[in-house]
Amino acid sequence: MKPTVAVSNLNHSFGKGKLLKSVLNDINLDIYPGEIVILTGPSGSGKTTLLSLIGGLRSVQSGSLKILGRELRDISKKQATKVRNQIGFIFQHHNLLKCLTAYGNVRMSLKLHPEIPTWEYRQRAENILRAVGIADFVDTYPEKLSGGQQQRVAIARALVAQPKLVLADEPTASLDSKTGRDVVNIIQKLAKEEGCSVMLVTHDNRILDIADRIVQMEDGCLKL
Ligand SMILES: Nc1ncnc2c1ncn2[C@@H]1O[C@H](COP(=O)(O)OP(=O)(O)OP(=O)(O)O)[C@@H](O)[C@H]1O
Repeated sequence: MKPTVAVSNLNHSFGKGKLLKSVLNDINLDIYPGEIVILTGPSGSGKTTLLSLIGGLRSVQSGSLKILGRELRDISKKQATKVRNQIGFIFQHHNLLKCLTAYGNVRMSLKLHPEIPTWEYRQRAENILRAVGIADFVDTYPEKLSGGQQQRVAIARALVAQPKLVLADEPTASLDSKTGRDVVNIIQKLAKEEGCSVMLVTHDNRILDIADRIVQMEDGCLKL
């Protein structure tokens, strides 16, 4: 089986000259289809930097990083956008568009996929919003939803196009423990059903049990 994410000898630094700061040192990590990997570690250890590199949100400086078989190093901006469109992103702050309903927000993701016919949009959106437990709020605007419901819309948006990779950065940080648990259970269930790989960054020890593998980061290095 080919890994969804293949990271080898990856290094990353910020700044230049005397201000150069090395943030990731010789990272090696493979994530396979259907696998849920949780990345933990102290604040500032480099977790978000690694996640954003894997998501094609930053340029690879040195080493190799392959997503779905595609090397991201030296990739063009256009190609990087194509790779990003195949990834489902879930952030701590859901980043929903206030001017769009739950359906409108989910539809934004579908629009990135020309292979999905527009006549399927509504049905797909309704199905995924039902799967995350908010079938009754399809036409509701975010401001009328609770924090947990908004995060469910964000999860629906990330998963509606059935991505092979989901990247989640602190998805439960702004939620109470019951809602946080519900949210990760949904991510886990849908990941297993769709066979997609999930990489989740968290400080939340209460959700570590959903992981197939827990990876620790410290001072820019993965602890084995
Ligand atoms: N754009 C940037 N420019 C300069 N330094 C940065 C930048 N982004 C992150 N850093 C630095 O890189 C290091 C790693 O940051 P990163 O956000 O990846 O850590 P983290 O493990 O995700 O932390 P947290 O758990 O607090 O989110 C930190 O020292 C941070 O200050």
